[in-house]
Amino acid sequence: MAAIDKVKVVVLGDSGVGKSSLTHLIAHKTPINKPTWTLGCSVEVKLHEYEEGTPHQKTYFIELWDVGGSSNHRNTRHIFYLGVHGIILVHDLTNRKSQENIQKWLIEVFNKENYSKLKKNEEYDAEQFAGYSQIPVLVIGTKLDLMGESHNRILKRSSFICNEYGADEIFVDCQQGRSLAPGTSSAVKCSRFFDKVIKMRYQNQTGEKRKMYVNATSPIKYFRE
Ligand SMILES: Nc1nc2c(ncn2[C@@H]2O[C@H](COP(=O)(O)OP(=O)(O)OP(=O)(O)O)[C@@H](O)[C@H]2O)c(=O)[nH]1
Ligand SMILES: [Mg+2]
Repeated sequence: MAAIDKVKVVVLGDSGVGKSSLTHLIAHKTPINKPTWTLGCSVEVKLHEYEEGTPHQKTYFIELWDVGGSSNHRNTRHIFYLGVHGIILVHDLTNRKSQENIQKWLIEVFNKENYSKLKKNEEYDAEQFAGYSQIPVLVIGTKLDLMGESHNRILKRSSFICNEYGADEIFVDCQQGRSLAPGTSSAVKCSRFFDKVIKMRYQNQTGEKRKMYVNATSPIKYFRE
């Protein structure tokens, strides 16, 4: 039997935003009961059907590297960023700071070798990270259930990274299995993201390089209805 090819996706965001809850939901399609604070990193694996329903359909393993978000581990977690093929940036919809911080997570993973040397207000040009600029990014806002009446207003909200980097964004309640049920727009976007990660890794290694500017302090842009 042929071995199944795999890709590595890191799941990043501030501590408590719901990365472990989300990772469990993606991998097992059911909510986790009581997640505990992640120390270091925990890895879940899921099978993904690449381009399902087309003649190119093929099964791949997706490794989801759920990295603990505590700032205490900032100087040691760069080892988890080696050989990354895709990035999921997670923020908590009830915590605006966590959304602003997803830029810092992206800079950290792109600049894994010398993150500790980065200056606070420095502007970064993705051409410095030419190889990394081809890594697909998906942004996920969690705790949709806690949004209350502002729920409708966030539907058109889009983070800075999405606008600048062309990343897709979805909003989920990680405590509900139906949040990522097959056929929902969130599940479709997730599946498209995994397809893109696989495509970049195995089929499109000479693709066009995109330019990206990320400023660690630039404001998040909001689009409201
Ligand atoms: N209501 C609600 N609670 C959530 C949701 N997602 C996560 N939580 C809760 O938020 C808390 C933190 O979730 P975790 O998944 O452990 O967060 P984490 O990002 O993995 O945190 P670290 O491991 O410390 O980096 C837990 O009590 C979860 O049950 C959600 O969509 N809705
Ligand atoms: Mg965790």
